[in-house]
Amino acid sequence: MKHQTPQQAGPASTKGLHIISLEKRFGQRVLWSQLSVSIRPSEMVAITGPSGSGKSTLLNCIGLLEEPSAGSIEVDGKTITHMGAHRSRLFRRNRLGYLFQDYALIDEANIEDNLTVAMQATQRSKRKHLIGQALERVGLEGRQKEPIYQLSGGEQQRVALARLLVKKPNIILADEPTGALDSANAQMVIDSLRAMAKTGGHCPHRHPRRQHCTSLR
Ligand SMILES: Nc1ncnc2c1ncn2[C@@H]1O[C@H](COP(=O)(O)OP(=O)(O)OP(=O)(O)O)[C@@H](O)[C@H]1O
Repeated sequence: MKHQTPQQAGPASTKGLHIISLEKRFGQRVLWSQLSVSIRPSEMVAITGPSGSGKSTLLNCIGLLEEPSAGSIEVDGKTITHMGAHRSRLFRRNRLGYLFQDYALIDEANIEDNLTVAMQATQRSKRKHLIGQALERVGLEGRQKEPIYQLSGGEQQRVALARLLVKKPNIILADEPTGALDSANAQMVIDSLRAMAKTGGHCPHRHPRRQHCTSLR
């Protein structure tokens, strides 16, 4: 396994997301080991590698959806690995945003309700306006009341992007975020991720049009 660090892994006390000597095993199989990467605020980093090399698993470890076998991950100087269920849940809710292949939307609920779920920290009186703005940004203006199950795959992906726009998480994890989209919409997603990274946050994701690259194998 080889990897490049966008910025060489520095002292873990600095701002940003620091992956330090991370290892993941499934039984005897070592997926990757001694993986160290530092992502500074506003950076957007692409993780590349062959099928099965562990890209999604790495994103899951950063997203606290699974535990690494060794090593640690720090955000702004604080260790987030092995935090326990309650603190992991708070971290996921308050700091992380996901853009994953299955969109993770509530099928039976409408677009507005799906976005509202991500806005617990936003004043109620501001929610409708922010939702309108986000839907305009992703080309779904005026469609607040449509249920998710009626939308195409690409439209659902854009709702997932709008959910990030209203949540404004510190860290966005994107797993093949443009897989279901045509080239114009794929560009819109990448531009939006870039803009979000620029205005605050770190963004490790899987996409070939990258600013920086971390390669697994
Ligand atoms: N819970 C698990 N138990 C055992 N093996 C697993 C588990 N989760 C993932 N793996 C294995 O780890 C390897 C890496 O999977 P992962 O999905 O991270 O790869 P990937 O690089 O994202 O692949 P792709 O590009 O094909 O999506 C795969 O061989 C997969 O079968």
